[in-house]
Amino acid sequence: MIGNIEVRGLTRTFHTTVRRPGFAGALRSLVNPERVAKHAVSDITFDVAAGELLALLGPNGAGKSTTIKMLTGILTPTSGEARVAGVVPYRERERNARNIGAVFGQRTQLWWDLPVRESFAILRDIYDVPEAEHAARLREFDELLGLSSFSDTRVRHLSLGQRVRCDLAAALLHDPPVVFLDEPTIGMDVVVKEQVREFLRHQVAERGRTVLLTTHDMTEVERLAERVVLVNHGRLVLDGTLDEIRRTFGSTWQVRATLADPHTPVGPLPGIALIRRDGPQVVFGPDGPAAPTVHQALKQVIERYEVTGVAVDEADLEDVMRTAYAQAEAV
Ligand SMILES: Nc1ncnc2c1ncn2[C@@H]1O[C@H](COP(=O)(O)OP(=O)(O)OP(=O)(O)O)[C@@H](O)[C@H]1O
Repeated sequence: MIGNIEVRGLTRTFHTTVRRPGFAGALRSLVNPERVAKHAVSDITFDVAAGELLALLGPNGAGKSTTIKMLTGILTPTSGEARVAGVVPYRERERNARNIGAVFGQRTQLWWDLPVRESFAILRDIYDVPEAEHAARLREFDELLGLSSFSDTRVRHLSLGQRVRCDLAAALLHDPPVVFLDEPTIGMDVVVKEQVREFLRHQVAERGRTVLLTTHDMTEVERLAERVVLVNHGRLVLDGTLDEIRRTFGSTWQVRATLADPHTPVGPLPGIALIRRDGPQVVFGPDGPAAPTVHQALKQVIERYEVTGVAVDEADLEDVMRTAYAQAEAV
């Protein structure tokens, strides 16, 4: 089965009633409720290839969770269409459930009063996973996530980091090709975060799973994603690789090099400006919209000049994203 995700013009509008202020207002609202439309997701189109990890990013309230809820079949779109591993999720919820795993960092999908091990056994029965397969997969997850030290603990007594690791294992026990992760590492300490990221990398690289991830943690994006889709106010603002996004919105890198011979003549390179020179110390920066990424620039400088040292400064991803949002607001 091919675990790709196709999203075409996906739209979800919520209608809510607003309460007018004061007692008279409340009475009026009761008799004649005022309905307002909230366009949580508006005409979003993107693809995730099988075996790709895509980060779906955006500020609070941008529409990320609403998008994931439509792709997991929890919500039906107002218009537009989506397919996950070939299935329309909100039309065939059960078929979709077999193809996907989902983790919502803020709440558990496990049975609160049961020990973890029993929750896993229930899931094995629900998804009809053969006993030997189930045991082998649990061993693999235990190795990567260290579950055995708390697998006899009731879910309600797990720490946040332990609980999310169990949720991740539970979501993948039936071996789904597609995984949705809504802020999976929120509130975790750095050690557990890194363990979860390593686990996700393994699931994508070794198991070929397709992952759609939402997070506010840019370190996580840099460590895990090659491509990101950015949404703001329900609309898709940007779809590209991290390199493309840096090039478009983060044109503030510098390459600082120390020349082996301080008398070497130095000039600009394609898309790269010479910003400053002080004896053997030279500083390059991006020149115009066709400037290369900092990594490509570094390569060009090293190939062109004999240097004894180099250092790079680049805009951190938080700044890059902030610029991207700000430019989207201005349109
Ligand atoms: N059931 C609902 N009824 C009315 N409005 C809703 C409902 N669910 C979401 N919204 C609104 O839709 C918008 C998008 O919400 P959503 O939860 O998808 O954002 P998000 O990008 O996941 O945000 P966050 O990063 O804070 O989790 C918000 O303005 C939210 O208030």
